[in-house]
Amino acid sequence: MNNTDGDAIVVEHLRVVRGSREVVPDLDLRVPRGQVVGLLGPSGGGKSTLMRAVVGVQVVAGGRVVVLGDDAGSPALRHRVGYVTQSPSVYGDLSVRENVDYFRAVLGAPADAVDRAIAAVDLTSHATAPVDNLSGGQQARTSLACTLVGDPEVLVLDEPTVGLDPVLRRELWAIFHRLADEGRTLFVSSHVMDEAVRCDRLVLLREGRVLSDSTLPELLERTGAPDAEAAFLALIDAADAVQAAHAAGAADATQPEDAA
Ligand SMILES: Nc1ncnc2c1ncn2[C@@H]1O[C@H](COP(=O)(O)OP(=O)(O)OP(=O)(O)O)[C@@H](O)[C@H]1O
Repeated sequence: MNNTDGDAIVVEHLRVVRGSREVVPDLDLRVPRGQVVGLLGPSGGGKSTLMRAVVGVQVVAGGRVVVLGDDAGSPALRHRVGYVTQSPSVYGDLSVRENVDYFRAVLGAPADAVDRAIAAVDLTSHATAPVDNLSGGQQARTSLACTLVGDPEVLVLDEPTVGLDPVLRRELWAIFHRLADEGRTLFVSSHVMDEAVRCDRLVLLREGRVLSDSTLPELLERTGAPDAEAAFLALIDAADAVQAAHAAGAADATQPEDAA
């Protein structure tokens, strides 16, 4: 597989089985460098599974995931890819600075990276506060700072705005774009469809399949829908109609044999 310069993440024929279910049957995707790419879709659609595959912590049954030219999860990517899981993985009894410094030590980053990471998420004025005393949005930003301290080129953020009010969500998306302006690639999942307007590109995922991968204006033009949610529903209806037509065709094709 050739990983072109323009793509930070290349997924080809990814297949994932979790438990006894095939949750990603055969997925292809490219995430361009330096953009904020949203991964949107309903709960259980496979967003976290795909993100886990991108950071190399998901057992895959087939296909390949290449990040910055290396296979996902390879040691060469350890410092180049940052991953923030759904639940903030920070220590509540430690301050913001202590948390970020802990991750700095784990990642082997230089000492001055701590204040830079805290400033990048606008938490300088709260640096000495224990994380337990912070709001949900500030805790989410602390989690992000703990990842940023390693200066990753690719950030994989699993539902970073879940549970946050619209103002805090807007603030976080502004930070994401600032990070992308520095040349980083952000792959951000959400099941809040109105966050589509905040993404440079959006990937709509349902039942482990990519229903759409485009900019929002392209998506709206293609579907004729007024917003991302309506577009998504239109794509689901179209996919269901195709599936029903295939099922009906298959039933017709087997009719003579069944009758025999
Ligand atoms: N540990 C697990 N064992 C077995 N199946 C799992 C496991 N975790 C998730 N799944 C299944 O894999 C599928 C995809 O789940 P995934 O968590 O990737 O979806 P998601 O789009 O991230 O959902 P959400 O928005 O609710 O986080 C679902 O059908 C889910 O039930």
